[in-house]
Parts: sequence; C-alpha cells; structure tokens
Amino acid sequence: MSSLKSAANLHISANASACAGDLCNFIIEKSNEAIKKNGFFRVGLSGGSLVKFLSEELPKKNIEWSKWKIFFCDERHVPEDHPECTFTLYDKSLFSKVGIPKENVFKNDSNLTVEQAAERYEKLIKEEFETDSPRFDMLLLGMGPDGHTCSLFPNHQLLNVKDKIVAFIKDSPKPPPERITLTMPILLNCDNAVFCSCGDGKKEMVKEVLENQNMDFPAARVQPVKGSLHWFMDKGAAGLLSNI
Ligand SMILES: O=C1O[C@H](COP(=O)(O)O)[C@@H](O)[C@H](O)[C@H]1O
Repeated sequence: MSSLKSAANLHISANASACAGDLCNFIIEKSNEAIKKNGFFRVGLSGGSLVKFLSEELPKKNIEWSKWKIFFCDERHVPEDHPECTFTLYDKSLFSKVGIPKENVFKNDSNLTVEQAAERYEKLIKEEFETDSPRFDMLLLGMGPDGHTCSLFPNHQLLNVKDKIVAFIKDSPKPPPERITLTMPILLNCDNAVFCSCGDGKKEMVKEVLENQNMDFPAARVQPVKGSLHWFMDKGAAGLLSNI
C-alpha cells in the first residue's frame, strides 16, 4: 500500500509563522476559485492552534469577506463567554477585525442541550447547502498529538457514525467534555481537506498518519473521495518523515 504521504499534497515551511503564511495564501487562492465559480466560498474552521494561525495572517489579506460562508468543523459546547468557546476565540481575533457579516457565520447554539445543538447544526448546514449531502469548498483541520481531528478521537464510537453529518460527544478525552463535531462522511465529501500541524510535539503522530497510514488515528482516515488532501506543516512537525 502506498503511504498517505504520497497521496497528500505536502506543504512544509521553515517554521510555524511561515506555515501560517503559506496556508493563508493557499486558502485565498482556493476561495477565489470558488467565488469565481459559485459566487461564494463555504469553509469549515477548526479550533485549537488554527485560530491563531488564521487570525494572524488573514486580516493582512485583501479578502471579499461578504462572499465567505463560515462554519465550524467542531465546537466546544460551552457558553459564548467561556474561554474555550471556539466561535468567540475567532470572533475576537478575526471576525470582528475583518468585519465579516454576522449572517455569514454559522455557529453553535450553546443554550440547547448538546444533543439538540448537534441536530440543529446538521439542519442548518443542510438548509444552507440545500442538500442532504453538503460538500464544503474547504475544511480546515487540525490534528492533536493523539491523532484526533475535529472532535473525533481514537477508539471512540463517533468515528463510526455514518448516518449523521454532525454528532455530539459528551465524553471528549480532551476538555471540555461536551462538543459537537462534523462526522467522517462529511469530511470525506469536500473539495479540499486541509490540515495544519506545527511543532515538534506533532512529529510522531504526523509520521503515524502520513507515513504509516495508521487508521487507528482519525486524522489518517481523512482522505476525501473526490477532493484533494493537503497537509501544511512546519519542519518540526514534518521532522520524522523520510525522503522529504
Ligand atoms: O480540541 C481540538 O483540537 C484539535 C487540534 O488542535 P491543535 O491545537 O493541536 O491544533 C482541533 O483541530 C479541534 O478543532 C479542537 O476542538
């Protein structure tokens, strides 16, 4: 079996800040293509380190924000004034700075139970895409040192969900425990699945995922069926990959 490393497009930068710059240039190129083709760019954002990368670079660029429709790949199910609320982290560091219209951001409703919130978010996505099989232009993904992506964790039953595009989790191994997340079927049905992973702390897992293609780890399972897979990394995260 050839490794995921050869199927994926690898983008390796000297350090994390160069990686953020390269990632954002790529996002803009793809967003312009989507806007030219469809009139808008529909993108899913992840939390974690990606918030900082995007918030540092995107405000410097000339972007038609009114044409972006922003969703979340996963969200911590916490009130908006909670320090770990993914939407609020983006709102403070990016959305409020670039003046993106509020109606272009599709966020979680933390006033609901987490079960209701997942059901509502799935309905919202399907309505916005006007189909039961939504296909994002781009999903921006992170990978934890344990190989999780979105809120899909190794050995967790959510990995096997096939009949939903958004699921809830109440026992996330990484706090906070309650989250909503896109599921594997929708991750596989996108135009561009784009990972960003930086730092030495990720290098063992990057090797497991990209070189050993170890399917125990959720990030390794993200191989879009008809779309492209991109991995943006710095030299630290790519440090154990051979022949690069
Ligand atoms: O908990 C989460 O972690 C992953 C990975 O985050 P990172 O800080 O290691 O890049 C993130 O992609 C996900 O959205 C988040 O909920």
